[in-house]
Amino acid sequence: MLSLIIPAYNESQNIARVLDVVTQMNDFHEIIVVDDGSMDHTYQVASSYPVRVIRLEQNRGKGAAIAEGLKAAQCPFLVLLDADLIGLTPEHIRRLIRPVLEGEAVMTMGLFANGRFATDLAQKMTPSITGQRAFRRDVLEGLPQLEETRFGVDFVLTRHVKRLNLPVKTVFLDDVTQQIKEEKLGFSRGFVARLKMYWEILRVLVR
Ligand SMILES: O=c1ccn([C@@H]2O[C@H](COP(=O)(O)OP(=O)(O)O)[C@@H](O)[C@H]2O)c(=O)[nH]1
Ligand SMILES: O=C(O)[C@@H](COP(=O)(O)O)O[C@H]1O[C@H](CO)[C@@H](O)[C@H](O)[C@H]1O
Repeated sequence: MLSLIIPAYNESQNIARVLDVVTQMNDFHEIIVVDDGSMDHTYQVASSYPVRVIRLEQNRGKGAAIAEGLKAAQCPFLVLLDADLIGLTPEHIRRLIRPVLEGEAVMTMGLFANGRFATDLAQKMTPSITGQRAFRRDVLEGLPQLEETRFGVDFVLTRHVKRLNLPVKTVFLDDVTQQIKEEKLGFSRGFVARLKMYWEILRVLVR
């Protein structure tokens, strides 16, 4: 019933934390990691787990990575997770999935709570752009192309379902956080990457 898709770009230091958790669960028919043209060892790390790894030769952005994962996924229910989560447990993922499988919502959005101040605050300010969600595949019908959306993809997914007026549920992911750009890249490069991300989100907002 459930395909899990994990987009990953230069996550060799992080992705094992997530794959250690999800590969211990029996909930997924398939786990698909889309290596979005990483320049580090993300492909090798992901390939050491019992998952399908799709390698994109060039970095095409989170939206294109998710679009490739969606093309490959076979199930009627889908789960998206970021590759750099910290503190994730099977129970968090099951809380995300349950309302969708039970028909209470067509999509759930996982929001960090009591994780770290910075990541909690970011999601309080912009709850539409979480990378953690579960949804029914059929709600994607009529969705505009995701390929060019880069970091705008999360907002595009949320906006699409909200426009359809279908039930969406927020699920709090207690004690979960993620590795932020400034930690991955150092302060200056991380901050520049952050500004670029905001620009990519703004671009889809005005469309
Ligand atoms: O060009 C990109 C940028 C990010 N990601 C992935 O998208 C997720 C969310 O990225 P995040 O917000 O954590 O930003 P990052 O810290 O990777 O810049 C993570 O699994 C990234 O590896 C991706 O597949 N392609
Ligand atoms: O919280 C945020 O400001 C951004 C940036 O994440 P980092 O601070 O670099 O981990 O992350 C959210 O938005 C991204 C863009 O839509 C999504 O890709 C992430 O999944 C989401 O957590």
